[in-house]
Amino acid sequence: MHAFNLQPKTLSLAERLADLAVDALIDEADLSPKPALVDRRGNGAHTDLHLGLMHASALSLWPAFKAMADAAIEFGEIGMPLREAVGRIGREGEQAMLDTTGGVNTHRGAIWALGLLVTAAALDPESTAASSVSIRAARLALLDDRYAPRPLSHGAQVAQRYGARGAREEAQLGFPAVLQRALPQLKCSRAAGHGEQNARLDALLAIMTNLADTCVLYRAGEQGLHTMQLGAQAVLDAGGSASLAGRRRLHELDQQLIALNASPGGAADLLAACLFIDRIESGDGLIQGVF
Ligand SMILES: CC(C)(COP(=O)(O)OP(=O)(O)OC[C@H]1O[C@@H](n2cnc3c(N)ncnc32)[C@H](O[C@H]2O[C@H](COP(=O)(O)OP(=O)(O)OP(=O)(O)O)[C@@H](O)[C@H]2O)[C@@H]1O)[C@@H](O)C(=O)NCCC(=O)NCCS
Ligand SMILES: Nc1ncnc2[nH]cnc12
Repeated sequence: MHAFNLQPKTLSLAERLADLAVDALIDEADLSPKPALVDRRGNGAHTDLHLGLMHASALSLWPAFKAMADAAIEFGEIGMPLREAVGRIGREGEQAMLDTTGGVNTHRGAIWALGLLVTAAALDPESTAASSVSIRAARLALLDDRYAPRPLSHGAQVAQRYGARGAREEAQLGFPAVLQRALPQLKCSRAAGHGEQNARLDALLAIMTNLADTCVLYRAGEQGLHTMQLGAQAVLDAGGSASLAGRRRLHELDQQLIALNASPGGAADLLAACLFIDRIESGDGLIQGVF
């Protein structure tokens, strides 16, 4: 008699994609030291978040990601039926997140970005190039879900005040912060032998150099956004997070953003999107699905 069943388990495509999405969220949360964000060191600029909550939130989203992938397989094409199904599942995912965190918004932007990308990957699992997946995700994001409530979210308030269109626009443009900044930086830092954790930190910084992060704008206005963008560029210019000079700049940026209460939560979500795309692009078990 065996205590454990050691037979490899065959996962469905939807289960595999949900695993990859949750892994990307957990890897993002664990990555340290991230400026002003929750990580292994502490809570950054947040009083209501901690690493355990980020992990619990990520795990609570697995059923939603799987359901989005299943919907993509069922509908089989980009159109209103799929967009509305994914919108409904996304809202249910948000509710599962809030139930898990006691009402704290841990991953709203990530549900949006990763939800669209999971759906896009499931629509055509043999076409996993970053550019192909992001174009399919953008086409979905461009469809208007008539059932979506229009709350006066932080993002909507920031759009009124500063004209920044935040997470919605980033997806509708095909995730330029990921494709044009994070993924190239991730690959460049890896190729330079900087180590995986430093390469991921550099990818996050590359996003922060340019993103109109509505989380930062809401909490710290344009001063916070400029501090984030210029500070992230300064770290990369100093040699990135693998270099001593870059680490010093990163520490300064962390202190400055915390002093301003500016948390780059949108950039963190897009790093998770980058890690997800990086994995599916490398073929990481998407088609075969046996583990
Ligand atoms: C289209 C939606 C994303 C809604 O967008 P909107 O801008 O109206 O809503 P927000 O509630 O503000 O959420 C947007 C979140 O996206 C992240 N983000 C910010 N800027 C960008 C950007 N430029 N590009 C990409 N992503 C961005 C960010 O998420 C992170 O920050 C969260 C914390 O933010 P906040 O609630 O403001 O929290 P605090 O400042 O800490 O609040 P207090 O504690 O002080 O009160 C954190 O969760 C990170 O994830 C923005 O928050 C979309 O959500 C939507 O329409 N959903 C409906 C369902 C649907 O259709 N789904 C379809 C497919 S899944
Ligand atoms: N690590 C993190 N810290 C704070 N907010 C976040 N939103 C997504 N990831 C986050």
